[in-house]
Amino acid sequence: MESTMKEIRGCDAPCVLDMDDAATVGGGVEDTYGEDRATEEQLVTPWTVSVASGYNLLRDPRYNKGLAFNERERETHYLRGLLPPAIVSQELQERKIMHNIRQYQLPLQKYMAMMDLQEGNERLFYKLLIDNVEELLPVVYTPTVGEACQKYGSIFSRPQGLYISLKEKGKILEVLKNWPERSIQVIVVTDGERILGLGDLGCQGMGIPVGKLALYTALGGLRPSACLPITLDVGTNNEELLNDEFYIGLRQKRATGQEYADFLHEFMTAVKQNYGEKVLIQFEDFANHNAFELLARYGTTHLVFNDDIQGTASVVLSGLVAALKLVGGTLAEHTYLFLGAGEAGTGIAELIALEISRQTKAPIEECRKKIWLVDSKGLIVSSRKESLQHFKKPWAHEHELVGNLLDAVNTIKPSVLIGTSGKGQTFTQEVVESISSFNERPIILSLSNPTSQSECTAEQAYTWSKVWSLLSTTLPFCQNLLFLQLQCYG
Ligand SMILES: O=C([O-])CC(=O)C(=O)O
Ligand SMILES: [Mg+2]
Repeated sequence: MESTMKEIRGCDAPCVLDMDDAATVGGGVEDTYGEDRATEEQLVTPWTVSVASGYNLLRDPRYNKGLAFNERERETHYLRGLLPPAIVSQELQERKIMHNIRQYQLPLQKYMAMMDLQEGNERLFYKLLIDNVEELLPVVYTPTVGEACQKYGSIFSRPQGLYISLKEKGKILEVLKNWPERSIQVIVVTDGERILGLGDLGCQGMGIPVGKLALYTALGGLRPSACLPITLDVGTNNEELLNDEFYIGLRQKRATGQEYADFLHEFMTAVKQNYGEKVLIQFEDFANHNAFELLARYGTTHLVFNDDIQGTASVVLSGLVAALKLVGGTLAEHTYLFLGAGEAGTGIAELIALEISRQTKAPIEECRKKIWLVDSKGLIVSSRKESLQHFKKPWAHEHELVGNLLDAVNTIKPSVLIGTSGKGQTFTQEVVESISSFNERPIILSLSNPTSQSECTAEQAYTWSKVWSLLSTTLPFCQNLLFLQLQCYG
C-alpha cells in the first residue's frame, strides 16, 4: 500500500492514505475517492458499496417511486425538499400516465413516453404494462418497436442495454463486466441484420432485445435485473443508415466470414465465463445465413434458443391446434402452404411436421410432404434442390415448377396459408378468394410484421373471403399467442 501510494503521488517520503492526509490534498476538500492522486497512467477506481438515497435514489429507475414515496421514506432516504409535498399513490400515477399516453396521436410518441418511464420509474412502467397489456404491448413491442428501431438514432436519449461493437474485439468479457447486474438469467441478443420484416437496421436493432425482455418481465414474471438486452454491432449494409447523421452505430459494412465468426465466438465464450452455464442466450433477428448456423454451432455448448426459428414456431403450432377445434380435422389432415421460407417459415414447417409425426407415428420425411413452401423464386420443388440453401432442402418435394403464390395456391390447394415472407400485401384479393373457393373454413395466418409488412390484414382476409368462420390473424394482433410463448419461458 505504502509503495503504491508513493508511486501514485510521486513523493519521496513514504505516504499513506489516511483521513488527515486525504483532507489536505486538493486544497482542503476531502479527497474521499483519491481522485487528486489519480494520474493518466493509474486511475483510481473508487470501489464502494452504497445505499441509494436522496437525489441519486430519485434517479435510479429500479428504486424510484416518484411521488409515491411516503412521509417516512422521504425522511429516512433524505428526500425532503427533493419532491413536491403531495404524496401520489402508484395507482393514481398510473391513471395519470395512461391518460397522458392516450393523448398522443402517434404510436411512436407513446413508445417514447413508455421508454422514458422505463428509464425513470421501472416499477411503474411494469405496473402500467401488466395492467394495460392489450393496449401497451403493441406500443412497447411490435408493430411500434419496428418504427422505433428505424428511427432509433433520432429518438435516442438514454442508452438501454449493452452495446458490443467490433471496437470491443478482444475485450468483450470486460464489456460484460461494465453491466451493473451480476445475476443474469436471460440475454436477448441481436446483430440487427433482420429486424422483424424490416431488414438490416444495424445497431438500431437494440429496440428489439429491450422490448422483448420488457415483455418477459411483464408477462413471464422474470426480474428486470435478471434480463440483459445486447446488440452486437458488426456494421450495417443499410446505406441509408450509414449516411444518416443521427445513426448511432459503427459506420462500416458488416463483418462477415471468419471475422464475424470469431467475434461471435468471443461473445459466446465471454457470456458463459461471466454468467455461468445456466444463462439463456436468445438469438433474435439474425439474418438467415447466420441464424441457423449459430443455433447449430452453440446448441451443444450453451443454453441457446432462436426466437425466430423456434419461438414463432411454438406460437403458431399452438395457434393451429387451437384453430382445429373450430375448423375441424387433425393436423395431418390439412395441407399447408407457406409464403416465405426463411427462419420463421421453415421453423414453423418443421415443428408442424414433428407434431404430425408424433401424432401419427409416421416418419418425419413423410409428414413434411403435407407442407409446401414458396420463396421469392416460386414453389420449392425437387428440381430446384441443388441451388437451395440447406434449410430449404427438406421442403423440396416432387412437383413441376410453379412461379408464384397464386399459381401455387391453385395447384396445391392448401387449407392453411401461412405468411412469413416479410413482404407486405402479398396475400392479394385473388389469393384469398382462391383459397376460399375450395375451403369452407381456410386458416390464414399473415405473420410478417410490423403491420406495413403484413401479407394482408385480418379485415382484408375476412372481406375478400366472405367466409364467416375463416380464422385469420396477423402477428401484431395475436397477443394471446405471444402470451403462450412467454409462458414457455416464464
Ligand atoms: O417478435 C415477434 O413476436 C416476432 C419476431 O420475432 C420477428 O418478427 O422477428
Ligand atoms: Mg424476431
